[in-house]
Amino acid sequence: MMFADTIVALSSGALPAGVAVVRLSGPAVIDVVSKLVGSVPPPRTACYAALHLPDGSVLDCGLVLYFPAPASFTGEDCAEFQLHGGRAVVQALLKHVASLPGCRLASAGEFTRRAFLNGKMDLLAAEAAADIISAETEAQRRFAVANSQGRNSELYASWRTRLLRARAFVEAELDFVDESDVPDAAAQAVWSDIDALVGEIDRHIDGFKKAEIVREGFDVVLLGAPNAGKSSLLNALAQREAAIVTDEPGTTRDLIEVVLDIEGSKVRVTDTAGIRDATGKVEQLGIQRARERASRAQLVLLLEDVGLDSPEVVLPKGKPFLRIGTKIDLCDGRPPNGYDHLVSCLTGDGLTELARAMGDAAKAAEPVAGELIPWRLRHVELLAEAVGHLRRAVEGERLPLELRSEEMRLAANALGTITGSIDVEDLLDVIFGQFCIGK
Ligand SMILES: Nc1nc2c(c(=O)[nH]1)N(C=O)[C@@H](CNc1ccc(C(=O)N[C@@H](CCC(=O)O)C(=O)O)cc1)CN2
Ligand SMILES: Nc1nc2c(ncn2[C@@H]2O[C@H](COP(=O)(O)OP(=O)(O)OP(=O)(O)O)[C@@H](O)[C@H]2O)c(=O)[nH]1
Repeated sequence: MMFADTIVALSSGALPAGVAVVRLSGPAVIDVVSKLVGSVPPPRTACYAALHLPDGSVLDCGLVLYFPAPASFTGEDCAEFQLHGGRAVVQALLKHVASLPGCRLASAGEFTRRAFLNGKMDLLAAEAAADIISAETEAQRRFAVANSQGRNSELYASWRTRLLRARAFVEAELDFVDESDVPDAAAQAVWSDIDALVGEIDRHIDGFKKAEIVREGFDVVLLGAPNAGKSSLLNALAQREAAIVTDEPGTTRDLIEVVLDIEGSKVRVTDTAGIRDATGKVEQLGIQRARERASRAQLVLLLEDVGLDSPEVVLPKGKPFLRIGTKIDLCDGRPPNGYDHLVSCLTGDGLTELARAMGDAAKAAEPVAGELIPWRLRHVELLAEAVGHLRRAVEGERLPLELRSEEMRLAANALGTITGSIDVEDLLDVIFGQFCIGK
């Protein structure tokens, strides 16, 4: 696809900076570069040059690269200027280029959008690139880079091909029903394969939880009696005064959340109101919130002051938890039994080990290297849509074959929409590729 406009933008980060990268893409690139530099550098080679403005003055000196179409990021002619990262330098270049005929400032994501429209990458790759840029933890970076390698695209394409083949059988049965070219057994094999595919897609969808953990963080909730030391632990883990600490039981009423990076994993820790039979209305509401929040947690830390006989806090059934004995500095003599971890926020004892355990739990909940899971809600929604259509196709034994075939087509379209490759031409290709025309 050829775009008329040549687009220009600062592609590197906030200014001032050591170096700024200004990127251009579009048909006027050769023109713009030759005017500014006096010549066009050999393809894909960094050349040091002065950039001249039309009045003959030098804008700045820097590196210039030229990437001729189609072997460029966007598939169009592209160029890069790597200049001194000054605000006025970049401003002057952008202003000048945008004023040239056929040139304008790029809108958000426009280079990648062109790359997609020119077939340089599919939608999943474009989304993965955005995720690489927004990755803040090691786990997010690894996940985003893995997602940019195209293995999910291959998986969805393979499912789609399987579906289109199956549909070709069904269509053949429709067309040649009297000639009985397609034996019943073959048709039955189609339905059982689709049934198996539904199972595979469903299992794949289940993996989405892991993507959410990488993206949103592993969810840890601190629960315990008032004064157990929850807010103190939150602050110690966050290394800042995120929550108010007092010796008055019932200090924390609302949920207080901090986001940590523990050994490369994003971990969300929530402090809650101390659980007791409270009389005050605000505290009661806080306790209700605490219980509700804990029921959604991936891990609960159950805090107990080791010096006190605290009332038992009941957890939702099956909820993973660690028993944490707090204020271990107040305990003289033998350390108490029955705890997974003993900590003191006063001395810092046990905090590193506890943080490590939280990081390990987070890691265990993340996808392992090479595991294919859907990683955005958009993908899950389309996968679920595909499953919905396929269920109707498989279970609709009493439906006319045309409708069952149509459900299969819609399912294949939903899969194709994930990668952005849907194209009706494919179906024709598959059908005619498998059956001779004129038969
Ligand atoms: N200076 C610079 N660094 C960058 C980028 C960029 O645009 N400029 N990128 C921007 O996101 C990323 C790298 N992505 C890129 C992807 C494709 C091509 C490219 O030229 N592709 C051609 C040739 C491929 C080849 O030689 O193997 C092609 O696909 O035909 C360049 C960068 C990160 N680093
Ligand atoms: N000696 C000692 N005191 C601690 C420790 N951790 C917390 N405390 C004290 O225990 C009291 C209660 O601590 P908080 O962190 O507010 O307890 P909480 O569980 O958040 O309390 P609520 O908000 O009432 O639910 C405060 O006076 C803290 O200073 C500790 O490790 N050692």
